[in-house]
Amino acid sequence: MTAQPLAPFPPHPAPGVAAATTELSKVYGSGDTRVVALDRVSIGFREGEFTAIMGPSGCGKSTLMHCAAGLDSASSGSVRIGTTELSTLNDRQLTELRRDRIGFIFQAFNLLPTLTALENITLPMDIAGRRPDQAWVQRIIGMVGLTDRLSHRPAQLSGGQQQRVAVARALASRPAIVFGDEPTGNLDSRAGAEVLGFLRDSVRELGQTVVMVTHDPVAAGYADRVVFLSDGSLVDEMVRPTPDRVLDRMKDLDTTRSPLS
Ligand SMILES: Nc1ncnc2c1ncn2[C@@H]1O[C@H](COP(=O)(O)OP(=O)(O)OP(=O)(O)O)[C@@H](O)[C@H]1O
Repeated sequence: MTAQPLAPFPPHPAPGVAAATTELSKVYGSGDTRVVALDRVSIGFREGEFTAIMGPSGCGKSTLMHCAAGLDSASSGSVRIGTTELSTLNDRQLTELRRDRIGFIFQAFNLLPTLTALENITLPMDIAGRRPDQAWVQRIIGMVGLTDRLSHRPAQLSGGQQQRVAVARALASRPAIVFGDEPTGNLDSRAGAEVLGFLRDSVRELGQTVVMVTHDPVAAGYADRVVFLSDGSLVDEMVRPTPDRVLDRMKDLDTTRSPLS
């Protein structure tokens, strides 16, 4: 077992850390319906690293991603993107931060059906009134193999190609961090492997920071590091994961969970 104890994350911005949570808790509901989805989670996502978040169903993976990406608010504790503390931002500033500094890839590709692949890729920058860096955008498009599909609309593309458009869209504005929520959940294994390969290339070749929630040990095997959640707490991490080792660790987590949780 190569899992290592988790180092406590420093309370102040650390160099080389793209995003971090400190003592992040998230509670939904109250009284009988109260659910502690996250319980004092402190974690840093280093720049240029590909991290997978895993754990049994309901353990808080999506909640962690949504809070870390500013899509949901913390009940207590803090979240930073770079040196920006999200709780200091008003709604407009938070929207701008998500648009300008974070890339998102969801299980459903979330492309606009009336726009071409190229228009979908540059849409966030168009909305922001930013001129795309053409050389960079072309490099991303070449990396994900979409050069001859740019004028196609989503309905004219396969699922794998649509997710490649979503990957290019997430990377095109050079965000500080890309968050993926089950990005291969709707793809067959070959298309999924391609998308995961592109995400890994974006980390290796472009220095991108990627954080991905997944149920799939094979997908997690593409990451540099896997962090494991159980019942809202961070319980372990694994560096240089392999699918077999991740699967073994997940079996442990599934069997050690309380039947009531
Ligand atoms: N909006 C909400 N209101 C109430 N409870 C919620 C809400 N969102 C999530 N929860 C609860 O918080 C806990 C964590 O949910 P979350 O979706 O983060 O888990 P997950 O690990 O991503 O699950 P899965 O792998 O099944 O997608 C669960 O018990 C869930 O029921």
